[in-house]
Amino acid sequence: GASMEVESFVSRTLELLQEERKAEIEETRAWQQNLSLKNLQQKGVCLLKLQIGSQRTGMHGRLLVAFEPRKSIGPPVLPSNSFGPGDIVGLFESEGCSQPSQLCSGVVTHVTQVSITVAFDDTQDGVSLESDGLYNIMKLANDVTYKRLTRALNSLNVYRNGPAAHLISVLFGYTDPGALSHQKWFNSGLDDSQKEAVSFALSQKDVAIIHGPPGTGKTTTVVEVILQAVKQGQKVLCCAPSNVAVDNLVERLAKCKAKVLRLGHPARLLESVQKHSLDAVIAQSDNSNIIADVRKDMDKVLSQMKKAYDKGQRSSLRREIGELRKELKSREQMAITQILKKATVILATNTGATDDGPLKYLPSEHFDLVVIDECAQALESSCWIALLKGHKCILAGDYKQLPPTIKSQNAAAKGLSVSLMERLIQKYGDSVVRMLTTQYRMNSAIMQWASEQMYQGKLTAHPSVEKHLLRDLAGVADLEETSTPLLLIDTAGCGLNEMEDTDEQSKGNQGEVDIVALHVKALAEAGVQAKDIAVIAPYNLQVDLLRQKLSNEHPDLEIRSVDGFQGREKEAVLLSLVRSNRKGEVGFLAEDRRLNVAVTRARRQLMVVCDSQTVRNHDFLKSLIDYMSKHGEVRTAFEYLEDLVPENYSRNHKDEPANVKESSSKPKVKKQQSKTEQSKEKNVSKNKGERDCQAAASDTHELSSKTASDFHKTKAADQTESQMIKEEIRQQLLVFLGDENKKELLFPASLSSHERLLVHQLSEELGLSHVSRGVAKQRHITVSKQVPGPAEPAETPFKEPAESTKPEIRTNEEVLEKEPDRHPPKPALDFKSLHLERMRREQEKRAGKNLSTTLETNLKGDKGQPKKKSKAHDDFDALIDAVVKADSVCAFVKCKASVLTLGQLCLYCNRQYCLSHHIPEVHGCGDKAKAQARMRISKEGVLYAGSGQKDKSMDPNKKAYLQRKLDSKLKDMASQRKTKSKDKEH
Ligand SMILES: Nc1ncnc2c1ncn2[C@@H]1O[C@H](COP(=O)(O)OP(=O)(O)OP(=O)(O)O)[C@@H](O)[C@H]1O
Ligand SMILES: [Zn+2]
Ligand SMILES: [Zn+2]
Repeated sequence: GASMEVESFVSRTLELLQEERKAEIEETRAWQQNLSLKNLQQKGVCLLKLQIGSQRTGMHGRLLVAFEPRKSIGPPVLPSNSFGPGDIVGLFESEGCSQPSQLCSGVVTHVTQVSITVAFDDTQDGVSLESDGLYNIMKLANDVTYKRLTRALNSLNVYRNGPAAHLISVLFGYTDPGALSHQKWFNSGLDDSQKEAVSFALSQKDVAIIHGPPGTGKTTTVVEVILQAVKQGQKVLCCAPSNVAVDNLVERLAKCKAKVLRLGHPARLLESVQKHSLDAVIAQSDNSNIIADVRKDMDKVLSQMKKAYDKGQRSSLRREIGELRKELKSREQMAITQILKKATVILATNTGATDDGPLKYLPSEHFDLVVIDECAQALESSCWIALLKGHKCILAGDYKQLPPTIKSQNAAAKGLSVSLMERLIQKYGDSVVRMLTTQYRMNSAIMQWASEQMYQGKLTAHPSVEKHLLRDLAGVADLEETSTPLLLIDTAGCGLNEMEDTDEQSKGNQGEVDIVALHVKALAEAGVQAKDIAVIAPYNLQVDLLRQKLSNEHPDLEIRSVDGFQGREKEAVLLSLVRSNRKGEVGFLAEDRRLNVAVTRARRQLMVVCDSQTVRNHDFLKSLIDYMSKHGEVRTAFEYLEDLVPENYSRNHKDEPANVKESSSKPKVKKQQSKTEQSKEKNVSKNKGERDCQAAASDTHELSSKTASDFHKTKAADQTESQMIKEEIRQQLLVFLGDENKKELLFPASLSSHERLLVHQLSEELGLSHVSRGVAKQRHITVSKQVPGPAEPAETPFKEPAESTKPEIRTNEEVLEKEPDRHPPKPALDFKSLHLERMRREQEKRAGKNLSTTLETNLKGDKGQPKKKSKAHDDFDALIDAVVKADSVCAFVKCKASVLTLGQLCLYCNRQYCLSHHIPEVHGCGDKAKAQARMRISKEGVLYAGSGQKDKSMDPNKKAYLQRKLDSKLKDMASQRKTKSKDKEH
């Protein structure tokens, strides 16, 4: 019977729920009073200016109306929003008076990217919507859920002899959990931890918990449990907090031939789910024809009513509808009861299992087992709606992922956010839990961080996924971009700040949007399909910015908030952490479980773009950054900035020293090494530096490898060491600047990413051009002064010929280009000239690169490029011709053989050669090939014939990749040319 425990739980929870309810109402009120409709739309709680797509009659005679964005305005996509099935919404006229009144309220039944469907209740007679009107839809405070929760708690409090009596006493600690016994699997492929969980769950007398970390096959396990229970003759009620999770179970159970019935509004329109909805089952039942006829009659009367202007006529039609509805209801009720009794598994959302729904037609002892999936995402009180109907419960979920969203921080802090699953684990510990430990999703490099941080290091990757990479997907080229499971792009010090004028709840960062776009582009060019990529950001604003930038070009790319991705997976996940500010605030990100969810969506690649300086202020984020720095590939955003326009990059780094120290991405572990290990390590890294120096081209000036030392010091010493390194690099650069004979300064590949960052920053400060080249471990920076600083007058040499050939006609372009001459040199801090200078430099680089890979016949290429440079951007057609032509001719000096059909690509210099010249030793790549061969032999212990490079020239994926890359280069160049000439027009 009821007890102190139950009573105190109920009274405390009722209080907290009331507080939560107040917070919700207060928030809604505050928003509606203080925010414009537009702002409300940005918050995702309101949709403006929708038109009606279609209307029809649904279950219980409800009117179903689909609303869509106006077709006339851009792509018909709804703004990012938080509407979902079951939400109660108000409908408002969009135009007219300043205080529009609510037309009526309804329940959302379905939301897609392009439409939202709302069911209007039969009590709202006379809802007649003009098909050409514009409407606003606003979320209303939903007290249905609150009422259901309160009712369940009150029933719990007075519960005496129902089916759940024993269960209540176990779940509140009055009786110990017990065991039953079981045998043969439906799914023989279950792994050991899954089998153990199923046996355990079936053998428990009253309660079992299945803890399923990401990708461990929790649903697979739950399905097996349910099938076994059904085989034992049990009637099962199966719930989950979200419609999507319920639909997932419906699909999986139906595939196994279970007699399932779905209550409520399915979120999926898939036939496989719809046909098990009450709606559809009724339609297949004996009563269906009659019911359909009644509905048809209703639709007819409804449309007559729309045309009727006469008041009397309208009210008689309204009466007629009322009659028809009554008939419909009683016929549907009979059908429902029959159907419910026949089903062996009934599925609904937690709150959908309410007594005021169809379940009221069933006897109280009907269910034997209640299963709650995604239990850790549910309010405990919502679980009790279903739990009160069964003898035994099985709870599945992962309490290390996101808990239910709660608005009242106070209520959350006092325990409202503690799920039943968490509470029971605290109470009973391992005795009621089995954890699934084999995961079938992530490359082990992606998994390991989460495993250590969240799951006591217990997860193992199944061999089928352990090493899988993007490049293993069909049609994907084998490239650096597709061969790394972890990629960190650090924007620290690059000036890619978050937007400053936004509120706490929504943050954006344009720089990160641009970097994500570049990575999406790189993956797309490598052959990764957009549908296999997810872009995740923690803020709605950033989600919208990302969609603006990417959705047109990649309609299949999914871009969502973290919360929207729970329970999902993608081959590649690109995570933009957004926050970048001087204060080091991380805000919303600081929920460990949110980050765990985001990271564990990724199967083959996790790319994170963030400002490590800012996000490191949070321990958990820091652990991810450290882990990725240690086990993944790290790049600084500077390596992407060549392709970006740094709008807010500042050369003023007055407050820098402290910041720069923070951006060090050396893993912390190293700092704890013993003295002897430290000195050993130092020697190793020194040797490594020397090796790299030797490998680097010998005709350029080289930096001593001293800067490539490690920081093994305490924090304070760390900072001064970082300072010293910075000074050292600055000195090197200054010496180089002063030496007229040196054109390029080469930094060795042994630099850490932090040191590379410093080189980029300082070069930028000193007005030097800085480019990183090479891949993976070979990545190194070349600094050059080929381009004069912005303060110097524009070069004349390449402009003169243009003027002399057309002396009379002066184009806008020329006038513009002359501008700098007339003005006194601008100070180096001028953003506009910095920007223009960058644009110009980038174009020259492109032009130079293409020329050097094609026209330049200087044996070793790239170094002769400066002289040719910017003539090219005056004549793009010639350049494109050159690219196309040169690409079809052998790149060897003086050889004119065509390589269109029989060409071979050299992987060291990336050029096409005819069959006589394709061997690296012949055309000058011999050293690189040998070095590579040595590396491969020592790494793989395999000896390859010839120069040690497996012949990859026939890999069709790679060929396709190169073709796409060339296409997109040409497209880029063409479109740049277009925007350029457009710019010049005004
Ligand atoms: N025993 C198994 N053998 C092979 N593959 C499995 C096994 N169990 C699960 N999987 C695979 O792992 C993936 C996830 O399984 P499932 O859908 O059951 O988990 P989920 O509950 O949806 O996800 P999560 O475990 O992240 O909550 C599926 O692709 C499934 O085929
Ligand atoms: Zn070569
Ligand atoms: Zn040749």
